[in-house]
Amino acid sequence: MKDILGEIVEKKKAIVAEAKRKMPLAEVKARMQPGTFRMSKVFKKDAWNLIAECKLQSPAKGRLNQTHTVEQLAAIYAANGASMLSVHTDPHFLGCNEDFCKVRELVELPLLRKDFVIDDYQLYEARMLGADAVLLIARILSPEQLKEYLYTAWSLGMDALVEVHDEVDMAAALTTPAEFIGINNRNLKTFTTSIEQTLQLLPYADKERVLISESGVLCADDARVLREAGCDGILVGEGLVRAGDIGAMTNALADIDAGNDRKMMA
Ligand SMILES: O=C(O)c1ccccc1NCC(=O)[C@H](O)[C@H](O)COP(=O)(O)O
Repeated sequence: MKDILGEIVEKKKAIVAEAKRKMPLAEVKARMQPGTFRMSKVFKKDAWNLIAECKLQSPAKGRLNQTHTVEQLAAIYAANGASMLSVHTDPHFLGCNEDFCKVRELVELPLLRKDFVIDDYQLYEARMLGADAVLLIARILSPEQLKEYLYTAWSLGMDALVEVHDEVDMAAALTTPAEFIGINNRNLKTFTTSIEQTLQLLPYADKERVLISESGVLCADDARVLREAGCDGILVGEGLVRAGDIGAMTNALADIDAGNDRKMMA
């Protein structure tokens, strides 16, 4: 079985080395403004939150969307109720820093810089690009790095979404004071997704944290199941970028609680 994550991390080391060569950390820091924790301001525990992802390509499935640019996707998500956007900057997803900056110019919503953080340089770089939050993947970091990078992100005024894939990752995440925990539904061996993964891991989670289910959420029914199980939000890429009507799908995934409100009012 191909170790896609391992390959991505290996290439990332070279990408970070090249980025450091082109722009040393001191220069990145000089170009950076402190962030204002915009993710924490928007995301509230027990409310429903949609992080809509600008994802043109998946390493597992290839090209997902040929009809929209990252900016077009961002504009549709922002106009249709997403709480926050996730923008890939890794080339395996056809992401790049330039696209991230274009989206930053375009929308007011908090932005997650979606990348594979393996070096604290990337945290400063994320803030320089205007990110409000970074992804910290427990599987590719030691427990010490996870804590250190979380505190560094906070020191820069950014939030961090700590991503877990199994009980071991969850235990590591819970040794940190992470406010946001993302449970990824992607099996890292087969790269298939199932929201069952979130349902199985939720009992191991700390219910005081903001819990976000990531990957493989394909329709409003999936989102409703996750909401009823106790999730506070979802992160969705493929389910949105492959939808026939991306705006309508964004609305449907963002508005999961509306049905309950209507039921309560009836
Ligand atoms: O998406 C992939 O194929 C993938 C392969 C290897 C490592 C990570 C991968 N995805 C990263 C992501 O975080 C997803 O883009 C995100 O959770 C959204 O998933 P989905 O809604 O299933 O597109």
